[in-house]
Amino acid sequence: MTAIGKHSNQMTPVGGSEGDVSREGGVISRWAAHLAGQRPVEIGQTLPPHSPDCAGCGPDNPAGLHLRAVRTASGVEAVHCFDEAHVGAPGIAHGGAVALAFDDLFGFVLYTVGSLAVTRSLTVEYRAPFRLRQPYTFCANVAQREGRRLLLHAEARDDNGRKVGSAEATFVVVGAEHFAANAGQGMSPGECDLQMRDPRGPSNVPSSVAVSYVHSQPSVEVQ
Ligand SMILES: CCCCCCCCCCCC(=O)SCCNC(=O)CCNC(=O)[C@H](O)C(C)(C)COP(=O)(O)OP(=O)(O)OC[C@H]1O[C@@H](n2cnc3c(N)ncnc32)[C@H](O)[C@@H]1OP(=O)(O)O
Repeated sequence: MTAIGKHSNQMTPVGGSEGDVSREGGVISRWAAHLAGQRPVEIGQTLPPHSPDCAGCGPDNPAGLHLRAVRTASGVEAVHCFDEAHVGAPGIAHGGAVALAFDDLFGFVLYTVGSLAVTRSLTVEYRAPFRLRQPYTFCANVAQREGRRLLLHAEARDDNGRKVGSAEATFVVVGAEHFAANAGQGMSPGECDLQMRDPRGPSNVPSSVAVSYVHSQPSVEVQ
């Protein structure tokens, strides 16, 4: 297999064996090692999850997708079957779960970039339903880099090679301190009781919801 050199175009640092992760502090230090170029990644290598509890790829998250991504010559790839845990309309994967798959795959592209970054915007095009228990091949790569902005592209195809979905994202490069600053800052389980705080009651259903990634804790605007 070909090692991706530290100085090759868009193919810098990274690597680590699958499952080589610990909790928050370990995750951050592992990424720091990637950025220092101490762990080259090879084409064909299964990439380690972002964290054990990551909703996209963490093996310890019971509600997660459990994506497994592999380094390819042009970026990263993951073959995934959605199941009942992520159903929307009967028999079809929830659009949010599909967006999660794309966003997480973009997170894996960072292994080929050599920089930490976070999602600033994400656009998903749903060309056909993602059926449950059907394998879909997701591919993602860096389309362009402009300063701190990474413009990322991805698509998903079914077993017949038909394009079922595609996504574009802007990720913004951040330092490891971005993650260190937010680690452990959330509420503990049981502390956040939304039912107690929501005065609108169950009948007040919002007509649309826009998600903005402008601050470290995404804000949600109900319209
Ligand atoms: C250790 C664990 C590892 C973990 C490894 C990573 C795991 C990835 C997991 C999957 C991905 C995720 O879920 S990430 C989680 C979801 N995302 C987030 O929580 C991000 C929340 N947002 C933020 O924290 C912030 O908005 C940042 C960091 C993204 C940016 O804030 P900032 O640093 O103040 O930067 P800002 O000036 O606003 O923008 C930076 C540059 O980007 C440009 N820019 C901003 N928005 C856009 C846009 N939509 N399209 C084009 N360009 C844009 C600006 O013009 C500017 O360009 P110029 O003037 O520089 O030219």
